[in-house]
Amino acid sequence: FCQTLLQTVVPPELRFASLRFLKRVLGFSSSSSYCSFEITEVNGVSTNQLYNAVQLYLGSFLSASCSRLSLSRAPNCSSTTFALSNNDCITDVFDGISVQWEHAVTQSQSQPSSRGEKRFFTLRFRKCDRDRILHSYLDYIMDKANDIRRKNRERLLYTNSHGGWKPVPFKHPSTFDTLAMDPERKRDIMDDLRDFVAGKAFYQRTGRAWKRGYLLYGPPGTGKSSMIAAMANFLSYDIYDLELTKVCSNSELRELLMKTSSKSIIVIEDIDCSADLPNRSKAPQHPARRSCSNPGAPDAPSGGKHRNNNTITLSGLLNFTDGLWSCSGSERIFVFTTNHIDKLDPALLRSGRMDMHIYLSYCSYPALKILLQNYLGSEAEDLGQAAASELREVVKKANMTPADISEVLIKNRRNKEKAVSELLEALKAKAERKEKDGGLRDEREMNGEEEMGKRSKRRGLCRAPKMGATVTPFLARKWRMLKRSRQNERENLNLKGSERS
Ligand SMILES: Nc1ncnc2c1ncn2[C@@H]1O[C@H](COP(=O)(O)OP(=O)(O)OP(=O)(O)O)[C@@H](O)[C@H]1O
Ligand SMILES: [Mg+2]
Repeated sequence: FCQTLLQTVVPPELRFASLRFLKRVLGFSSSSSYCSFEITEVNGVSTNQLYNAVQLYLGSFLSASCSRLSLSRAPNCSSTTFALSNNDCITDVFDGISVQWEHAVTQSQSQPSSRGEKRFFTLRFRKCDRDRILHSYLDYIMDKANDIRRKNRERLLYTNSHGGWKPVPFKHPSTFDTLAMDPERKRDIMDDLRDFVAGKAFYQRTGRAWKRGYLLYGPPGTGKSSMIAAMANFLSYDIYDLELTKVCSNSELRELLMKTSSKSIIVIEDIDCSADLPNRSKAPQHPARRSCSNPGAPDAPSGGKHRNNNTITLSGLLNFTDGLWSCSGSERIFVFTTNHIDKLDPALLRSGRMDMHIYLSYCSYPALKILLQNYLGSEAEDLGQAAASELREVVKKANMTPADISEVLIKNRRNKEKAVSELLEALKAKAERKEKDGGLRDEREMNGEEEMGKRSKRRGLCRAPKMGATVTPFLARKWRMLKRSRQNERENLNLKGSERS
């Protein structure tokens, strides 16, 4: 009590001077069982990183009820940071060890910092805990401070070009709250992400690289890209959006990977058509030949004049996600998205590469309720019992994507009744069309659909999707032909361009 009284009543200058006096005159031995260390704001002429880290760390758990706090906000930061105000102290417990922190400001000629003040923290703890404090505790503080800085600064989205990454601010508003999908499935995914982030020791103990792969697949407009944004916002991770068509070779792919930072999500969207990588169980293995948009890239094909074709091989991509290269940094998440999982090579999908397969399907009733909440601000039940039960019935049969449903709702967001009636109309029309198509669907399609269902079960992909909706192989074939013709057009244009040059 008297120590605290002393600290609050006697200003630190007087306290420190009297302590120095006692030590000098009375030979006041520091044989006490405590020791204390000073962490000054500036050492020599450079800023002391540890001082800033301690300030951030202590500020993270200073409750707002603390007697006096100093608040600050750095540029490009979205949140306010608390810090111990001058001459205040706080106790922290680490690994069962209680330590005391004090922040002091004294006048000093030697300090080149502004206004001749010397700012420093004093860390006081029992001598017997010295090793654990000086090593693990201070390392822990540095890690926590880096985490706080990362969470506070805005997210960045990197895109690859000419073998490097270009960052732009990433402000996608999608979160797991706004993502319309089965709540139980959503919880599984969030738990899996939390386990990954907290899994440093686990990955070390099991000898696995600290990385995790997620494959998001399903029809267009079901939320794959929105989920990536939700993951980044949930984890406060930056995103590296890898456009494979701009990568000229495996070694460039490897270099790009080495340039990514930890605590980030590396994304390859629409992987089935962003790299012409054959599914070996279906086609002979051949290196993908694609026009490369930057023939001047490092290790572009030899022989002086650059042929415009370069290759990324499937093994290059496999190594990218799970080979030795992928361990060049830790705490990375890989996310692939595709509308056609059946086009991907099984080696790309195996555990250790794509550990979790997430099927994003047509809108279910639980997902529809989230969309109604997002766009109309009301629960389905608030729209009337009859409307709610009609919506519940028809949404199962309609196979409508959340993107399509969002369109109907966003158009009528100021008029709930109109929004619900238009939505019911659209769902019923879709269900009828599907019913009619279903009758005309030829045998092949039915078998194809069953085959796709069987394969997904055989490969242990995510649990059979609750909505039970599938992309009819007929539509998938149409979509594939459309994507391939677009791809060929692009290649022809590129080839013509290179012949001209
Ligand atoms: N599950 C969802 N929850 C909330 N909004 C969604 C969902 N799915 C789609 N949307 C809405 O539809 C739009 C398109 O979604 P998104 O880009 O995530 O689809 P996608 O699955 O990535 O499509 P594609 O396969 O064509 O890339 C988004 O702007 C989003 O607002
Ligand atoms: Mg997308």
